[in-house]
Amino acid sequence: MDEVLIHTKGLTKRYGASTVVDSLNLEVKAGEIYGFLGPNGAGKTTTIRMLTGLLDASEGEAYICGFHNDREAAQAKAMMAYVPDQPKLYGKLTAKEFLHMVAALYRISKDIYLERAEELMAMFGLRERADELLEGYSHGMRQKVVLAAALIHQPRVILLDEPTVGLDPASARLLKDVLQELARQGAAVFVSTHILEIAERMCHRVGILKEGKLIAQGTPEELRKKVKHSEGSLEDIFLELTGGHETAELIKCLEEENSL
Ligand SMILES: Nc1ncnc2c1ncn2[C@@H]1O[C@H](COP(=O)(O)OP(=O)(O)OP(=O)(O)O)[C@@H](O)[C@H]1O
Repeated sequence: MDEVLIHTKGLTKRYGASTVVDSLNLEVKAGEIYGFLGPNGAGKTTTIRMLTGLLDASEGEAYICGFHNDREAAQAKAMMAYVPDQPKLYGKLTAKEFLHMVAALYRISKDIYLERAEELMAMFGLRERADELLEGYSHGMRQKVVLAAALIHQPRVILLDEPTVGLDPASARLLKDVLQELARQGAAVFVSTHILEIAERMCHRVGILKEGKLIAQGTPEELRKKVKHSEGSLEDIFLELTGGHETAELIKCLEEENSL
């Protein structure tokens, strides 16, 4: 599965005089879970929003499954799913209604989406409360609804912005399993996080972003080796990105059997 599904060339975003994403060259292949790791303000959200086409790049290009994300926006969008860090849901819809609405937006025929929605709700443990209004859902349950909705059109590229924030360990584990299964089926998964251990446990390959620049890239193991032999910025950034006590339980859960 060597097909490159996410490709950026010199992708750059400037706000006035400040460059918040700087000449990013990325390639993520089918079957790969790519961790986009960086401290707060490194430019992760900005990059993901440029990939989705929600934010215009100042310079450079991005391709999703070979489609230019701006010039061929409709084709690129049909191939991808985006899970933002602050998902917005319609509180007056039930989970089931929300999934059906998203499926209709992607023009999926009713018999297909009814079956897929059922499958996804079962997978994310949403079935029992599928007919309740979303305004009564907890943050973690909302995240699951957004994830289910993101997968309803069977995207080949999945972009997730800090998806483990607010999830309990069991839900984070479920997320990891789902992402692994999607990758196994040939999707490219791009997941941002500011916690090193989450990237290590979830991802096949990790890129480290600092002040808008990709400063290192490789498998978690390769990066650890690089840190040992590096002085300065990579080591500092590793220390900065290490999760504290509050994430320890979640990280432990991600480590259990089937780990990468
Ligand atoms: N609309 C904007 N105008 C000016 N600066 C912005 C704007 N949006 C983002 N920035 C700046 O761009 C930089 C990168 O922000 P971004 O949200 O992409 O970082 P991040 O890595 O996702 O951080 P976090 O982990 O905190 O979500 C930050 O310094 C931010 O203040």
